[in-house]
Amino acid sequence: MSAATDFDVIPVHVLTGFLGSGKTSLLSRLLASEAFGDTAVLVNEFGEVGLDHLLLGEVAPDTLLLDSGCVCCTIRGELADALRDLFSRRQRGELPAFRRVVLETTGLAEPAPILATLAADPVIRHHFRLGGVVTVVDALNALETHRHEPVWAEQLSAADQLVLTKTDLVPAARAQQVRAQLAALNPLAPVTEACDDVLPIDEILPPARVADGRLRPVTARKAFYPAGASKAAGGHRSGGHLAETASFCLEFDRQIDWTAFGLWLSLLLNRHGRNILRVKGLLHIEGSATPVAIQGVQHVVHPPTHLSAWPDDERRSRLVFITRGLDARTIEHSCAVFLRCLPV
Ligand SMILES: Nc1nc2c(ncn2[C@@H]2O[C@H](COP(=O)(O)OP(=O)(O)OP(=O)(O)O)[C@@H](O)[C@H]2O)c(=O)[nH]1
Repeated sequence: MSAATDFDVIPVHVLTGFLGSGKTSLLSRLLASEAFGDTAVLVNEFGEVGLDHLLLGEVAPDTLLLDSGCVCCTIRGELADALRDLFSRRQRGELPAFRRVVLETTGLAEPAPILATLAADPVIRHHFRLGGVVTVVDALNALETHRHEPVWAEQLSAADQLVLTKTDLVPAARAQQVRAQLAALNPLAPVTEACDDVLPIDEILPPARVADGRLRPVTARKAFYPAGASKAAGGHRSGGHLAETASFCLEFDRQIDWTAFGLWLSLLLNRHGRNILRVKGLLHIEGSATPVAIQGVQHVVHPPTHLSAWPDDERRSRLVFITRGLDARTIEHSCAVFLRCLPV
């Protein structure tokens, strides 16, 4: 039996969740487990320069980065092309005979158009099916994000499975409040906790869900929308889904003073956290041979991670921002002044 016919149709699992909620962290843990071998990974980042595929490199060296843009709107065609291409390369033996695909969406993506893309293309429909939608929810930012980002409710309502992250960063009462909110918004989706030492992989991707061999129709999904958060509020159809959202990358040739940088980033997020939806980067720190990965989500700076090696040939620091209503020049100028390492 050829590799292609060993199993009829390949499940595509859509991993979504708002910016910085913990999708890549969850995916790294899943991919590191033996049960998750044979997985092809597609990553879509809303950013001028993608970093997730570099950060995932150790566990998934073949990760394919979809072009910059949002997979639910601007690059839907590219998703279809990428899946068709994956399948043909697998058929030709250029890729291992993967048994599932995980698509990590941008944190700004609406799931419904992605599911529609999977359902609409006849070639994709023939070879792939929807394995399920896993939505990652950040306990630290959930309540605030719900208030300000209509796409959050869309991601939540599309979920077959919810994964709650960052419960280690909030008081138990707050985590309980978020769980109650999730139960109200999507009572059908079970919730698992990412902070548990052992990740319940079978709950996140239950085998039963991938057993029927057919693409489940998108229309069969029941959506739950909280009062006042209609689908139209997402703005996608009116073209406003990414309105005022910008992404840019600051790059530095010279090495960075860690103390000055840390202070600058904390002050910046403190002052503009509402408008800085996400910041992440790889930094070449003075006196360090390997890079430091930094992560900021709205007002919060997460602890930096010292990587064991540079993930590519570049040795420059790269800092990717996703902002709303805040232009690149303001941030670039403030950084230049603070670090005294860019022309002012
Ligand atoms: N304390 C804590 N930190 C977490 C948890 N999950 C994720 N993080 C941190 O949150 C930050 C963002 O995590 P990512 O996995 O990059 O989030 P993401 O959803 O992939 O981000 P985007 O792709 O930019 O939308 C990182 O610094 C993670 O280490 C968690 O459960 N607890």
